[in-house]
This record gives sequence, structure tokens and C-alpha cells, in this order.
Amino acid sequence: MNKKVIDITDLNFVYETQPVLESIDLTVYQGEFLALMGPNGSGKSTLTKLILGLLKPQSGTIQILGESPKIAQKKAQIGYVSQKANSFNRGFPATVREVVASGRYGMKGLFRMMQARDWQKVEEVITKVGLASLQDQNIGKLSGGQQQRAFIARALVSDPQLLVLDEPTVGVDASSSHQFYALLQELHQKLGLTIILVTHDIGAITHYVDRVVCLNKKLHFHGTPAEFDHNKETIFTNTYGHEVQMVLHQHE
Ligand SMILES: Nc1ncnc2c1ncn2[C@@H]1O[C@H](COP(=O)(O)OP(=O)(O)OP(=O)(O)O)[C@@H](O)[C@H]1O
Repeated sequence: MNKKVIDITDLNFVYETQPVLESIDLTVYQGEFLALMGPNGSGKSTLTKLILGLLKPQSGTIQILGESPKIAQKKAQIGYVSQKANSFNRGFPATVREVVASGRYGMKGLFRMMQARDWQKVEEVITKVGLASLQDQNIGKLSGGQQQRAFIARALVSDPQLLVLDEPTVGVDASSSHQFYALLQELHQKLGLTIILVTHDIGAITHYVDRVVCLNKKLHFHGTPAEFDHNKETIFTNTYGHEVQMVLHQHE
């Protein structure tokens, strides 16, 4: 039986008085590549923050590799790429190699304590995401898609078991998005990395992931892309409501 990377049981979360997540049960096994979908305000980022240990649920439990999210974070078991990676300051005075190395600070404490094997690791992940020829380039000079690869490398440099990405393709064109998904799929297949991708890109993403979760306060669906395709209409109605379902039909 595969190891449980995320184990969430009967989780409820409320901001002040507004319930945002209700009775969430979700298990993610090692090596799964999961898309977390849902309309605006459905609680995706909140669930992500709970997984990262940035928020605490009012009730229910959440475990990452059998421990609390905070402990998992401390042990650098979770790599995170935020939405903000897309609005990165283009004038930031650092090379790709330096930005990626900064992902190792959490483990090392200070930059100057980086040793030969740390730099080796930095080079290894830069090569893995296909940026070897650009490692001495200023990060601000890279395209949006290349910057995203650099941020993935930064998240991977501490050897996490779980990679969480919050809508990383917002503002990126369709062809770059596909390349990005293909890279994630490759990392998932080659490294056996467990990946959670928060996305609005319902059409494209089901070709790459092996699990789909639809959230709108409650968990409305959790299954394979094939099961998702099979029950699309009901899932859309439950998760997005009737009006969105009609719009989606028109687009099809
Ligand atoms: N810090 C906060 N304080 C109070 N309410 C919040 C806070 N953050 C989010 N919310 C509310 O919680 C609900 C869920 O927000 P969340 O950001 O988790 O949704 P989301 O699915 O990630 O949305 P989007 O797709 O638009 O990014 C929304 O109604 C939002 O207004």
C-alpha cells in the first residue's frame, strides 16, 4: 500500500464567521499528481494554506507524512510555488542559480554556509527543469515560463516529498502552460514526486494529472480524469452551479 502524503479528516475552516471549508476528507498517496479545481472563492487557497501549515483548522485533522503540517514544513518536506511567482520583480538583482539556491536557505540557515554538495544540488535541479544554459542569467531577463521553471527548481532544491503549486499558469499563454504541465508530469513520473496543482485550467490539466479534486466549500469530486470526464455534467453542476455549466457547454 502506498504511503499517505496528505491525510485530511473531517476538516472545517472558518474565517471569522464565514465557513470556507466543510467536512473535508482527502487522502493523497505518494506519487500522485493531483489537480485541485473549483470556482473563485471556493476555498482552494485556504486548503493550500492549511496543507502548508499557515492556517489551523477549527476542527478535524490534517497530517503530512504522518506529522503536523508545521513539522513537515520544518523538515523541508513541502515545496511551494505561489501565484506570486508570476508577478516577480523583473529588476531583481539575482541570477537563476542564486534564486534557486535561496530555496536551500531554509535547510542551511545562511547562504554562506552553502557547501559544495549544496551547489551540486542547485545545479542538478536547474538541469532537471531545463535551465542549465541560463543559470548565470539574471532572473528578471527570463520569460514568464522560464521564471516559473526557476521557481520550481527553487522549490525542489530542498528535496521535498510534496510539491504544491498555486495557480502557476495565470497570465501565461496556452503553449507555455502546456510545456509547464508537461514538465510537472515529467517530474512526477521520473522522481515519483507527489504534486498538488491548484488550477482553473479545467480543459488542459486533465491530460496531465492522475487525480482530480473539485472543491466548493465541500469536496464535490475526487477521482481519476476518466471518472471526471464520465461525470462532468453532474460535477460541474455541483461544483460550479448551473450557469457556469451552460457557459462551458457553449464553449464546447
Ligand atoms: N484572510 C481572509 N479573511 C477572511 N476571508 C478570507 C480570507 N482569505 C480568503 N477569504 C475568503 O474565503 C473564501 C475562500 O477563499 P480562497 O482564497 O480560499 O478561495 P480560492 O478558491 O483560492 O479563490 P480564487 O480561485 O479566487 O483564488 C472567499 O470567500 C474569500 O473571500
